[in-house]
Amino acid sequence: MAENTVEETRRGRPLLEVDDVAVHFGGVKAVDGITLELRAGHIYGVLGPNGSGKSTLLGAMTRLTPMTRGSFVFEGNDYTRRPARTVHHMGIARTFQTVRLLDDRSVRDNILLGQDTLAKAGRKDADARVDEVMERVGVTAVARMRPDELSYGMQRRVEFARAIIGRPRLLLLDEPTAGMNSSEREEIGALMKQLLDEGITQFIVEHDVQMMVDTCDYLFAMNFGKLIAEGTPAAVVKHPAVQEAYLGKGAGTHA
Ligand SMILES: Nc1ncnc2c1ncn2[C@@H]1O[C@H](COP(=O)(O)OP(=O)(O)OP(=O)(O)O)[C@@H](O)[C@H]1O
Repeated sequence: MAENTVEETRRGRPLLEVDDVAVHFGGVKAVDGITLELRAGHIYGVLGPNGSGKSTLLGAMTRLTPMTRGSFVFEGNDYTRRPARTVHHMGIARTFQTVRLLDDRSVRDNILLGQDTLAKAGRKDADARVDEVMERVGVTAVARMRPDELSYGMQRRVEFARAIIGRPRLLLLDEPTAGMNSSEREEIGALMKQLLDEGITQFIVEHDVQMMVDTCDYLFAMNFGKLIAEGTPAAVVKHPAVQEAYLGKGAGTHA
């Protein structure tokens, strides 16, 4: 992706405002006062070493993980106290760190599970929508197969389809390329850019620094539950605090 300036990234309508969010587990300050803003029309990434709080932040954003303090505002609506299931209905979808698909159902049926918001639209509309989404993510040919018959890369695609069938404006991705080879990773990066072109802003937690630099146009870096840097990918990976915390001395691009 062409390198955006910070000013370019700050254009666009505010989508998600995260204000002073903290998640403490007893004495463990997994997330400890994160304030950030996501604007529509970008792919954002979060870097950070193991245990820095990335997944916990994602869990709090979807309201699955209870917060200690702070607030979330999505498209102008404060959803800090809303239950997790209503977050999905607001237009925020997510994928999980490990693939969560039902192996006793077909690919098509798994994707349909993500479209509860379309339930009232009726079966005919749902059928048309699932066909459209399967085509878009490239799983039409395996629609009748079960997830456990597919490669890991294809299972990830099915997860993407399930997440976007309800037409989210924000998609949260927890390590979408974990366990993939480099060509599968490139495919997922290309798919993310395609979804961006279709109006889905994305927020991705990922260990593969090179993939983040290639795919994201704005990065945040975390350590010990706090933000330590943010800005263009090039600036963030070079930031001394990030080098110190995440890349380590002489580390490569895949931490
Ligand atoms: N449910 C929980 N109960 C207690 N501690 C937790 C819980 N979930 C996470 N933690 C702790 O919170 C800290 C942040 O964990 P988190 O999984 O958010 O980090 P992460 O940056 O996503 O790590 P990774 O890159 O390894 O997935 C860690 O110290 C972790 O052990």
